[in-house]
This record gives sequence, structure tokens and C-alpha cells, in this order.
Amino acid sequence: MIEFRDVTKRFDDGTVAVDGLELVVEAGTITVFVGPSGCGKTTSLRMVNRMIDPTSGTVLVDGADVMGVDPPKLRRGIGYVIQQAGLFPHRTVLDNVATVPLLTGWTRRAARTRAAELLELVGLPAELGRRYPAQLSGGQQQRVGVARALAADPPVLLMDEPFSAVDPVVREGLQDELLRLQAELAKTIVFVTHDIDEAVRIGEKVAVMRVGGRLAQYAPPAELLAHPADDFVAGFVGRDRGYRSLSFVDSSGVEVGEAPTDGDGWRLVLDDDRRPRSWVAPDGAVVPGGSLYEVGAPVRGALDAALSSPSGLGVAVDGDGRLAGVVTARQVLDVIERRRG
Ligand SMILES: Nc1ncnc2c1ncn2[C@@H]1O[C@H](COP(=O)(O)OP(=O)(O)OP(=O)(O)O)[C@@H](O)[C@H]1O
Repeated sequence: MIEFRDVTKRFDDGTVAVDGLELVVEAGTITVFVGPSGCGKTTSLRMVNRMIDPTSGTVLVDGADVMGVDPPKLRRGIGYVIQQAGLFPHRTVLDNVATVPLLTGWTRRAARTRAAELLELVGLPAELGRRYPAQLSGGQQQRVGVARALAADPPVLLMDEPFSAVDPVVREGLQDELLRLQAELAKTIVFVTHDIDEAVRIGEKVAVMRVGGRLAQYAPPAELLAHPADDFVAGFVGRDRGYRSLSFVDSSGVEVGEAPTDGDGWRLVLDDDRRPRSWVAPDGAVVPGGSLYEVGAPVRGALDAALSSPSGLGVAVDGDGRLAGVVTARQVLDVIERRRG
């Protein structure tokens, strides 16, 4: 667990970067710090591993005041991932990941074995270990950065805009990967971003900060979207927050109907494994399908499936991608309305 108790940071030139921060990051959860540029996210993060020391107040990691712990010792228990990975350019990928185990006294052989395991854990093929960082894509470099931070198996992970240098598609993949890893490893993670979409996607709790280093709201994403504390938070979470909040409503109440697979109207074409392939229009034209959603997934996906389907029927699949049925946007909206009560 990480605690900020009335923490303030005033730099020598008088800038107050963080002002009276009170916040608890529960063990084994992902907390995201989000807010506009200059609001004190990075400063707050760096006070956890003592790259910056607070002017007043206390930061505790697992109950111990960080000011009472020697910085090198403190940092051994705290992984740190930054934008563009910060890899050593003249070391191979494998040696980059093996750096920390080597520093903590592992033999070269044991450190390399551990590094190879970690590359696999973050989804990188073993042969990339022999390359140099510049020979990897941006997304691959970020994965190496995560693997390196995990090398000493620290209970705490600090991530400062780790995925902001990659394009949106790669970024979503990295976010998914982080969530998968977290389900397995249950680290205490503080993640800084200025992207509210990223924050609500990966945060179990999200701290919205405003310039001047003040905490505007600290809440789970669904609550942040449904009940922003004030106009600043409402503005920051964005105009389509109502639509985005559908990511937190499960679609189990949406009953799927039978898909039309023959007849004169719109027809859904399936492959031999009953996986949806395309639609056939009443005039016989073959039309690519819309998005698919998995039964029970958030209603946002169900609504999108219906809205993006050429026939107006959203296609639901099971966990193996096989046809489960179809829904209309109206059905999905009815379920949302009923939930509202
Ligand atoms: N060493 C420093 N000396 C003086 N002011 C600083 C120093 N480091 C940061 N600041 C100021 O403190 C404020 C908070 O900076 P910080 O880097 O924590 O913001 P941030 O929310 O992470 O911003 P960004 O999203 O742009 O990275 C800013 O006004 C910044 O200019």
C-alpha cells in the first residue's frame, strides 16, 4: 500500500507542484494519476521512490515513511517504467532486462535465464533478446521496459506515461497486456497519463489532478464518469462520458435473438465453425459485418455491434468466436434504461 499524507512539494523557485495530496493506493491495485500538463502527476509519482523528496507531509510505502529508507534500497522494491522505455542503447535487449538482477548479485547465467522468462511474460519472442533496443518497434521497446521493471519482482511498479510514445492501436495492445500481467502478478501500480481514456481503461481507481497539484477527485472510473465531482472533472473526462460509461455496464441483461441465416431479408453468413463472416443484403450483395461483441461483455460493445452492423442487427459471439445471436440497438438501450431504474 502507498499512502500520501498531506504531501506538498514546493520547488526552489517557489513552484508548488503538489499541494496537500491525500491519497491511498491499495496494495495489488492499479491507480492512475491523470490531469492536464503540469498538474503534478510526475512529481507525485517520483516522491514514492525518492527521486524527489516532499517539502512537507509523508509518503509511506507499506507503512514505512520513504524518507527513512535509503534510496537505493527503496528503489529495489519499486520498479520504474518511463516513456520510450529508457533502455540502454548499447546493451542487448536480454542484457537490459538482466541489469537489475545482476546488480542485486545474481550470477550472469541466472540473470539471463530470468530475463528470458520475463521477455516471454511480456509477450516478446525469445530471439528479440539478442537485438539492440534500436532494432525494435516502439511497442516492443515498451514491453522490454516493463520486463526490465519487473526483473527484481518488486511489489510496487511506477509507470510514467509508459505508452504515450506509441500509436493508439499499439497502445491499446500494451494496455491489454498490462491488465493481463496484473491479473497474474497483482502488483501495486501507480500509472501516470494525461489521457483520460487510458486512465479509465486501466485504472481501478483514478486520481484526477488539477494544475497547482491539487486532487480534484479520486474514484473508480465508473463513478468518475457517472458522477464527476465538479465542472473541472466533468470537462476533463469529456463530453462523451455518458457513452464511455457504458464500458462499465455488463450486457448480461441483453437477450440475444436468433440470427437470420436464410430467407429474403438480410442474411448472416457463417463459416464451418459457425463464426460470423459477413452479411448478405436483400439484393444479394455481400457486405462486411460490423463489430462483434462477446455475450456478457460491457454494453458499449453490444451497442457498437448493433450500430456498426449493416443490417442493424449486432452480432453476439461466445468465448470461441462462434455465433450466439443478434441484438438491436433498441434492445440494448432498453436494458440501459432499465438499469437506470
Ligand atoms: N525541478 C523543478 N523545478 C521547478 N519546477 C518544477 C520542477 N519540476 C517540475 N516543476 C513544475 O512543477 C509542476 C508540476 O510538474 P510535473 O512534471 O509533476 O507535472 P505533470 O503533471 O507530470 O506534467 P506533464 O503531463 O506535462 O508531464 C509544473 O508546473 C512544472 O513546471
